[in-house]
Order: sequence, then structure tokens, then C-alpha cells
Amino acid sequence: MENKTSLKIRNLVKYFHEPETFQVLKGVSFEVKKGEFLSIVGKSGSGKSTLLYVLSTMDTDYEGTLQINGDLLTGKTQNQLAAFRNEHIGFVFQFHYLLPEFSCLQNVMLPALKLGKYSTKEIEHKAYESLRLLDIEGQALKSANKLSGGQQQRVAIARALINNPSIIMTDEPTGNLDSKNTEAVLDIFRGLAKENGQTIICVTHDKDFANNTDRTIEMADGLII
Ligand SMILES: Nc1ncnc2c1ncn2[C@@H]1O[C@H](COP(=O)(O)OP(=O)(O)OP(=O)(O)O)[C@@H](O)[C@H]1O
Repeated sequence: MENKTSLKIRNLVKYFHEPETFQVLKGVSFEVKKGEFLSIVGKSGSGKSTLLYVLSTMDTDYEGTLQINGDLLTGKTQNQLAAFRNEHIGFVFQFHYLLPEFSCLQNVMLPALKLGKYSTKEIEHKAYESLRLLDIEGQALKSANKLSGGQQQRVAIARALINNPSIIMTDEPTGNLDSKNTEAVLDIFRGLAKENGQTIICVTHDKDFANNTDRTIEMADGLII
């Protein structure tokens, strides 16, 4: 593992104001190294998803600072953040689920089409590479809603990889998977971290999964313990 910092947060504080003011993050600081596979665990309601949402740059309503690959992202405009995310972050989030009527190939191609850097032909080629890496290229032309949960999860990971992001963020990546598929996802993430130097940040309830990552951060009541 290289000793470069991939992500750094300092004194992250966040409040929700509905139905009443409530401090959900109470001063969270940590760093993640490039190529590190990090899990974030903690009881329900401890603030894990809220934290991940801030790290993903999608939530900008916080105090403190967020840096990714040395870039200070705190204070950037929504347009700047959207461009940054497309290029640097791959997401496997439940609310980013696959478009059911689209083929797996089309689903995987979408983030690269949005980035607008490559021709459709090149993107299709990259999408096939990504699907192959996840051992799911045989399903490329099927609609996403015709796949099993485990297969859909692989396609979602393939989609997160298409722009070759330096960081992959996921919320409950194995939430609906059986132990065989969980093991497969774990292997994929480990490989991406070790072989490609991609940083992986996972929020998970699965203790076994967390025990197989490089490092685990535990949250309780808006703080790291
Ligand atoms: N939009 C919101 N408005 C107000 N309160 C919220 C909002 N989103 C989350 N919360 C509250 O913030 C706290 C932390 O929520 P969060 O979803 O980050 O927890 P979590 O650790 O990810 O939980 P889980 O493991 O159940 O997903 C909870 O008490 C939750 O009810």
C-alpha cells in the first residue's frame, strides 16, 4: 500500500434541524490512505450513513473540512462537486440503484457517458471490461430487473468502476446477499484496493465483512470510538 492520503476529514460536525435541532456528527476526524479498504460500523442511528453522505460530497451542509486526493472540497460549488464526483468517486449506494428497464451494459455505460470524455464505442468497450472484471459480462444485454440480487450488485459495482475512480464508496454493499455472494464482493473490493490502489470505504452492519477489511472505524452517537 502506498502511503498517500486519499481522504481526510477534520472536525466534521453536522446538525439536522427537523423535527428539532439535533447534532448527528460531533467532531469526526480521520484519514484514509490510498489503496486502503476501510469499513465503518456502529449501531443503527450512530451516524454512519450521514458521514458517508458527507464524504461522498453530496451533502455540503456540515462544519469542518473534507479533502480528497489533496483537493479541499469544502466550499466548492455544486457544479464543481458534481464534476469531481464523476471523475474521482464510484458509488454503490442503494439510492443509486440500477435502472431496471435498461440493460446491464447501458447501466454500466451511464457514468462514462455523463463524463463525456470518450466516444460511445470506447465506453462500450470499457463497460464490457468492467463487467468482465465482475465476471458478469454474460448478462450484459439483459435488463437489470431480470438479474438476481447478487448479479445486480455485481453490475452496480461494475458501473461504479467504469470511470476508474480513485475512491469507491458503498453503503451496505452486501445487505441483500448470501454468504457466497458476500465473499465474492469482498474479494472484488480487496483486489481493487491491493491491485489497483483504489480506496474503498464501506458502511456495513456485517461484522464478518468488516473483519476482512484493512481497518474498521466504529461510530457511536456521532463520534468515532
Ligand atoms: N434527514 C434527516 N433529518 C433528521 N434526522 C435524520 C435525517 N437523516 C438521519 N437522521 C437521524 O440521524 C441519525 C443518524 O442517522 P444515520 O442514517 O446516519 O445512521 P446510521 O448509523 O447510518 O444508521 P443505520 O445503521 O440504521 O443505517 C439518526 O438518529 C437518524 O434518525
